Parts: sequence; C-alpha cells; structure tokens
Amino acid sequence: MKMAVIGCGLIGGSMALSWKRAGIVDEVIAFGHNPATLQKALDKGAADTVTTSMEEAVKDADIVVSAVPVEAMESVFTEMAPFLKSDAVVTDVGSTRQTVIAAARKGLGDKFHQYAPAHPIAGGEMPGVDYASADLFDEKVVISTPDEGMDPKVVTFIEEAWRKAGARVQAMSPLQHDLTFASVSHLPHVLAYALVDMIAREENAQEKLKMAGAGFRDFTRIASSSPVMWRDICLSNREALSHELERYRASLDTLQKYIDESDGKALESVFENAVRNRRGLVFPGK
Ligand SMILES: NC(=O)C1=CN([C@@H]2O[C@H](COP(=O)(O)OP(=O)(O)OC[C@H]3O[C@@H](n4cnc5c(N)ncnc54)[C@H](O)[C@@H]3O)[C@@H](O)[C@H]2O)C=CC1
Ligand SMILES: O=C(O)C(=O)Cc1ccc(O)cc1
Repeated sequence: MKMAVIGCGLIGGSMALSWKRAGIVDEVIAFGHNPATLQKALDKGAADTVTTSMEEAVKDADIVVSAVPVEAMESVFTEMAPFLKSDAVVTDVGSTRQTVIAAARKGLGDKFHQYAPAHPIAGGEMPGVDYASADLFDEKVVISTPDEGMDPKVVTFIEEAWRKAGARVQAMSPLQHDLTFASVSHLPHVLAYALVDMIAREENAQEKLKMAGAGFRDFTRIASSSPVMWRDICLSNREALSHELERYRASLDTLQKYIDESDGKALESVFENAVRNRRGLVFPGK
C-alpha cells in the first residue's frame, strides 16, 4: 500500500510513521511546496520519496491524506481530484469537520464517495515534521464523522486503519464534533493566545514574564502553537467558537462581579465546582 501525505508536518509526518509502523502502508510519498520541508520529511523517515507535483504524489497512491491547515483543504482536494485512482481512499486530519467535509464535497466532486474524515485528538504545540513521532496517536482518540454521500466501506477502512495504528475510534456527527471542540480545544487556544499577547504588549512585559511560574506555563503552553493552523481553525469554526467566547465572557463578568463585591463565598463555590470536575478528568493515552 502506498500513502500520499499532502502537507507532511507534525500530524501528516506522525501519521506516516505510525501507519508504517502498524504495517498499514509500505511506502509514503510526501507532497509539499517547500523543498527544505520535504527534505526534513525524508531525513525523519516519514517519507520515502517527496514531490512538488500533485499528479506524481497522487497517481499511484492507495491512500491519500490531507494534513494541511483547514482553510487550505478545499484547494488541496480540488488539486488532487483529477489524479486519484478510482480505488484510492482519501482522508484528512483537520481540526474542524463541517467546513472540511464541505470542502471535500466541493473539491473532490464525483469522487467524494472515496473520502472519509478522521480527526486525531493528539498533537502538540510545536508544528513541523521535526516533532513528528510514530507513537503520537497510541491510545489516543480519533473522531470519525461519517456523513451523507460517504461510502460506509471507506469509513470503515479508515476507522480500522486508525485502530490498527493504536488509536481508539469514536464516531459523532460533524456538527456535534464542531460544537464539542469549540468548547474544549478551540476556546482554550484563543484564551492562551489572548493572555500572552495582552501581557507581551505591556511596557514591562519581559520582566513580568520572567517571573511567571508553573501555572502560567501550564495555562499558556498552547500559545506556542502554529498561528496559521489556529487562524484557520478559528475562521473555519467561527459560529461555534464565537458562541463559546460569549459564554466565557459572561462567566468572566460573573467572576469579576464576585471579586469587585468581595463575595468570597460565591467565588469559592465556582472554584469548587471547577476543582470537582477537573480532578475527575482522565485524559486518554500517555
Ligand atoms: N497540531 C496538532 O496538535 C493537531 C493538528 N491537527 C490538524 O492537522 C492539520 C495539520 O496540522 P499540523 O501537522 O499540526 O501542522 P504543521 O504546520 O506541522 O504541518 C502542516 C504542513 O502543511 C503544509 N501546507 C500548508 N498549506 C499547504 C498547501 N496548500 N499544500 C501543501 N502543503 C501545505 C505546511 O507547509 C506544513 O508542512 C491541520 O488541519 C490541523 O488543524 C489535528 C490534530 C492535532
Ligand atoms: O497541544 C495540545 O495539547 C493540543 O490540544 C493538540 C491538539 C490540537 C488540535 C487538535 O485538533 C487536536 C489536538
């Protein structure tokens, strides 16, 4: 089996390494625009061959994965469509589902039935194939979002491949996915970026930041994530994310009121509820 990876960064590169390790694919070709990035994919062992030609990447591939930022998905699907083998399977790893599925519908056209989406809930804040690893998805959750017009056999093939690669597959609707991840992934990234940006713009920012402890480090780790990737996620899941921001703003207003009014009892009750829920959380995988 030959896999073509379109956008061989952290997730595309990790998928290549992980699916090779699991014996799902024997050979990987990476497509990209930047020869230096492609050379890194070769050095890392994520790709066996590389190309800047979409035709060369896709024409003999049995599996094609798009691992580019979500707003670039439509042009990638459009570019690959003419060169796909009739029995090739297409997938993607994007962080949003409704707009990416719409992009696949539009870009792949009458080849849409060859496509099944899957979003791995695993990654990290450092982008690029340098940070890729074969065990990134071990025991992690991968969300499958089957939708109208997809071939159930293709959906099952992609789900089974992820299981074989060591992940746990869970299915949900594209809408449910986007509402859920707006809340537990997209909102926290915006909050972390906002906090670091706000402090960094202050006159004595560097002196302040030097004083930051582990709490600040834990809260803001994800503010090191790729600006392009997160710009795209915010734009792609605009409605759900905007709703979450409104709710969060209301929650901050409430906390500010308690603080302004020195209402310790009310503050403690909010914090206790958060602690009860946070301490009970179990995160899948390592
Ligand atoms: N970083 C993470 O933790 C996770 C990311 N994702 C999703 O996976 C996808 C890839 O993210 P990462 O691997 O983290 O990013 P990355 O920045 O490490 O890799 C993206 C790669 O795509 C390339 N690229 C960008 N536009 C392109 C285009 N039009 N054609 C070809 N190549 C193009 C970039 O040069 C880069 O090599 C995104 O859709 C992201 O939302 C999903 C789960 C986790
Ligand atoms: O860095 C982290 O902790 C993440 O949250 C990684 C991540 C980023 C985007 C996704 O769609 C899924 C996982």
